[in-house]
Amino acid sequence: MAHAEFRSYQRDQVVSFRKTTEDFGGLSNMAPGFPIAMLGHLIRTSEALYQACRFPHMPDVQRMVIVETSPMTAKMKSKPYRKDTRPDWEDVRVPVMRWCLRVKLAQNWETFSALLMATGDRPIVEDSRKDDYWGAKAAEDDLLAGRNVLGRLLMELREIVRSDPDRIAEVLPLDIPQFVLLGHQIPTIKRKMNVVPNQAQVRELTHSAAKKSARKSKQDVLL
Ligand SMILES: Nc1c(N[C@@H]2O[C@H](COP(=O)(O)O)[C@@H](O)[C@H]2O)[nH]c(=O)[nH]c1=O
Repeated sequence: MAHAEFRSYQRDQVVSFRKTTEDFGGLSNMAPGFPIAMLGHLIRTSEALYQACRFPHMPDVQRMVIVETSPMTAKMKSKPYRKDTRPDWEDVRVPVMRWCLRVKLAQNWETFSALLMATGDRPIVEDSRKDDYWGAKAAEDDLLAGRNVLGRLLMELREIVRSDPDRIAEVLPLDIPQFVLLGHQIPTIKRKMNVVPNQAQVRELTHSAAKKSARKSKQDVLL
């Protein structure tokens, strides 16, 4: 999969997604509405979980990534630290992404499995402006061209949901060195129905949303 071949997809024959607000936008790692609970922390998106996995040796950077409300902002804020990404990232990023998607599914079973099933048998493709590794880019003749590694992982997961859903009853941690979040070994994640945040997490979420909206209204005034 790490060396998935480059291929072209006929746009009208696939399930593609770009914006999280589209019908199949929930397939994007950026999509809200699929929260993940891990080691007592609420992580808002699979993107935040994935980006945090770059920095097992830098808990402060991991914290910054997982507390940020917007996954895009989290990714941008972590950009200056990218050079410090774990050195074996190229070797582990596909298994890490596969694991993140399984965790997203295990903790949002009803909604995410239903979304995967709703794609039927069509190829799943992330329609990306600039990334033809995880997704595919627009090409001539209404084609999407790329390695589409994220789409392939989603199709792999769809097949598991269809034929062997009990494989997602538990998601084991990856057997790689330093598979760590905020200084703690990542545990086995058990399937549960959609994550309901606990009281402390609700307070934390409400607090950071309120701070953000206060900041925004200040900015609005300044503008
Ligand atoms: N959709 C989308 C992106 N694509 C997503 O970025 C993730 C991998 O990021 P990287 O660590 O840079 O390889 C993966 O979840 C892929 O689907 N990246 C973006 O900067 N903007 C975007 O709108």
